[in-house]
Amino acid sequence: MSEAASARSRLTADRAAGIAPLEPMLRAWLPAQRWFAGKGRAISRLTTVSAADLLPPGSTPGLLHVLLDVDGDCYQLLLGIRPSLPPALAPTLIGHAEEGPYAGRVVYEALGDPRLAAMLLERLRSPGALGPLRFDRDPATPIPAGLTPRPLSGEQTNSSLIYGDSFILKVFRRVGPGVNPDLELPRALAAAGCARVPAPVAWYEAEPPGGEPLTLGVLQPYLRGSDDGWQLALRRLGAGEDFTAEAHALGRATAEVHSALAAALPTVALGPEQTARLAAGMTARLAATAREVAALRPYEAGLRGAFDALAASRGTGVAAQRIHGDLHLGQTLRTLDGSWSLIDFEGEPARPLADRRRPEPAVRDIAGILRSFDYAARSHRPFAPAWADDCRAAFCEGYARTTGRDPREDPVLLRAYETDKAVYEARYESRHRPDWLHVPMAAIRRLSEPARPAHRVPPTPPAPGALSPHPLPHPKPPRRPLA
Ligand SMILES: Nc1ncnc2c1ncn2[C@@H]1O[C@H](COP(=O)(O)OP(=O)(O)O)[C@@H](O)[C@H]1O
Ligand SMILES: O=P(O)(O)O[C@H]1O[C@H](CO)[C@@H](O[C@H]2O[C@H](CO)[C@@H](O)[C@H](O)[C@H]2O)[C@H](O)[C@H]1O
Repeated sequence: MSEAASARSRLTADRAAGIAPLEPMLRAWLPAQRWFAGKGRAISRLTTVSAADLLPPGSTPGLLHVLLDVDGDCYQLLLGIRPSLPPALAPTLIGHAEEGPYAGRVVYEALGDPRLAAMLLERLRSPGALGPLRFDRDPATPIPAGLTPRPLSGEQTNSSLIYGDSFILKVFRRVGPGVNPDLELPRALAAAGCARVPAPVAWYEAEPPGGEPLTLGVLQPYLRGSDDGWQLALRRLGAGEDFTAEAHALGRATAEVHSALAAALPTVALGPEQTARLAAGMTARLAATAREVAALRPYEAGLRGAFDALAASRGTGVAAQRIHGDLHLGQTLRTLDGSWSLIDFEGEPARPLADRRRPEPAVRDIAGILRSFDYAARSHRPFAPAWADDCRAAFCEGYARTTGRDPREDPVLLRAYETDKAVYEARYESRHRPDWLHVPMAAIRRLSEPARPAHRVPPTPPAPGALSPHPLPHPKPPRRPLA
């Protein structure tokens, strides 16, 4: 680190102490933020973990990087500091400091200030350490100076900024020790030559002395003009148009990503005991969700059937690998050339990072997309069940075309994962969007009924040069009725 950078860096106990007078205003501001996981509960403990100036002392505005411990969860904040706030920045206000080193100044959300957002990109362009933070980048990808930032609008788990329609920076909000899969997996895929995922070009982390780094932000190419798969599906539905060609192509793209992940990162064969443990985990999640979401309780016993069937079905085990972990149509982008890309490999935001980094059956992602077609069809008036069924079939056929293996050939596994996903969604909707709870509840009702026999899926011949997502010997399960 240069002397100047060293002088600027201020991750020290006294800097963190300087933040202490701001803690009451942060305590009041946090619960209103979409990305704050502790909504609905009073904050009982809030302490500053670290604080660092990202700009030289005395800069106006100032840019402060802060990690906060809020009831055991660590959050990343970027605070702007100014003597007063121009009217255009009024919506970014957090509060007025009355004591401490920032007394008399306004504290605000820095990502909403184009000047400070531009400074953050500058930092990412210059790799190196700054206090507790470490900035890194892929030397092969140029990042031009002076790109104009704009915040991404809309409901999100994290906060994203688009720079000059060329790059998008995701600033993770709830962070934990260990590399975030949203950095780890796209880097592994890029190294393996898989072009289905935008490759990280720069990133920054916190490096606690002697501890594992925490991933704080990732910059990647912005796929300009691309269509979000969820919005695209809704538009097609609204116009009464078919979506099966896209669903088929998305099945192929998902299979390609799974195959590349299986080839690049460790895979494991889950034996019968581990599969039973997997089913037990799903059962426990169901029980916990039923305690929280009253509407789920009448269906709990019926839903458990899917997990019991999974635990009982495995003489031979299940192949597991690194996967996306929270795949749904909103995590897919159809680019201008008509091909599909997958984004947001963070996994389910509420799960501990170590769990999200564990290999799992690829069918978990498949179930996520299949649920998404149901979501889309149920957002439409009138409900369009045939549209969803056709898309679900086309997606599975596309997947099979690439891998030679149709996910519907393993109905017990698929049903268990669909059920687990619907349970997750019931909790997600009851916490974040209660008006949407009826969508997963419709699936919950269906999945709580005993599995019905359905048509046998004809085996799909793989396309020439097909990839396998399962490099492990993947035993054929006994034939069972479809979920
Ligand atoms: N590389 C990209 N190119 C274009 N748009 C993107 C890209 N990455 C993300 N987006 C857009 O940003 C939105 C939020 O990104 P996402 O990774 O899902 O963030 P979060 O973790 O906050 O949910 C996506 O729904 C998509 O519309
Ligand atoms: O995008 P995130 O990683 O924040 O994912 C969370 O939010 C999603 C909603 O934005 C939620 O997805 C659910 O709603 C979608 C429609 O809005 C639907 O397409 C998905 O199938 C459904 O699961 C996701 O579950 C949650 O983790």
